[in-house]
Amino acid sequence: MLDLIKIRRDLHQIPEIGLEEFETHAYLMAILHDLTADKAFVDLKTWQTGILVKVNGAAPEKTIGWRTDIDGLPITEETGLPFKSRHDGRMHACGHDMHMTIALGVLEKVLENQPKNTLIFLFQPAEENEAGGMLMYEAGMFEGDFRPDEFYGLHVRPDLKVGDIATNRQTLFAGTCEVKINFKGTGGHAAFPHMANDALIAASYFITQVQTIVSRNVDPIKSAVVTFGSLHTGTTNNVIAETAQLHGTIRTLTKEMNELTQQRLRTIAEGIALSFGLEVEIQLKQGGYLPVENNPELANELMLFFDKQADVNLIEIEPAMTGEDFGYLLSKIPGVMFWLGVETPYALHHPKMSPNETAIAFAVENVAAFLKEKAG
Ligand SMILES: CC(=O)N[C@@H](CCC[C@H](N)C(=O)O)C(=O)O
Repeated sequence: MLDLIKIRRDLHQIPEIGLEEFETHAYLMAILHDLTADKAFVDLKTWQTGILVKVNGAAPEKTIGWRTDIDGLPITEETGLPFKSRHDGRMHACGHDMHMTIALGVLEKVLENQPKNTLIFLFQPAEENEAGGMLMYEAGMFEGDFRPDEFYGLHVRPDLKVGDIATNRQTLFAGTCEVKINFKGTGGHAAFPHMANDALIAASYFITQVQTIVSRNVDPIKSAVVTFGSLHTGTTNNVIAETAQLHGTIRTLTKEMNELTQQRLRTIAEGIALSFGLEVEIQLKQGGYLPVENNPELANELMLFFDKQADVNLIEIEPAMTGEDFGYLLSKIPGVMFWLGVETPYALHHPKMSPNETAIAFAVENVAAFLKEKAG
């Protein structure tokens, strides 16, 4: 039987950035080979660092997909855990180590007996940066008998308790758009500002003005988030900065609001550049981060199932402004995503985020029961 706590801790120590999950891939492959070695009804295929495991049903009428993501974040861990990240500047601060462990635990249970229907387990790279789910889809990895008819997945949530499962019958997560802005001016001596063109000042005005998109352009009943998580400019106190690079994200619940926010952001960046006489490059990339739209009928079914489980506290929840490239897969294949409570004081993407590991056994038990019922 798999030692899931050990697996989670092993995976926690080797977080890797999207599409570079080589150690994680090798670790997962070793376990998958052991788990499936004597199972003639299992097929395995890979795409870059991604893995698909197909558990062929004995008399299949449909194919059910379960998805986990496998990448980490560029964050330096501050949990102080004895099994903290061994990779400098990398951390599983979004709980994908928990997601992978749960998927392995569920797979182990599903393999106890060959199911009637087919199950596909997706171990997907690059959820945080390159929309690995979309890349795998576009590469044809879900074609033919690897195409699920229904797709399911979960995401850990720190502010919910272990035992909580939260979802809804509509939009669960926002659509996002990655934003890169590069102001280019003319550097110079701090003492001669009139002979330079300060990119740091332009970036500061931009950062202030861009806040008015949400407060003045977005219908307050609908909503949007504009967050810049990084700004790089300048070198020292007495040199005027020649360039400033900003990296941010837009989050909205609808395509229309995303387009409006993108267009206002572009206008503000171009306006600032014009008024200060600088050049500006603007990159807006939505890629695969479409809103996560739960299929109403399948969500209803899943919610009824979990509501009947003695140890599950089912919560019907409002959408959140988190993003997920599972939104892309759900735009192609109907399915449902839900939140799993992991009860920790620190938010996702916080360097001290440390999920409660008792959520692993709880999730394995309940997700396996759900998939087994679906697969027959
Ligand atoms: C659940 C979660 O935290 N997901 C990430 C997804 C990143 C999307 C994309 N790279 C972006 O920043 O827009 C999130 O930040 O919500």
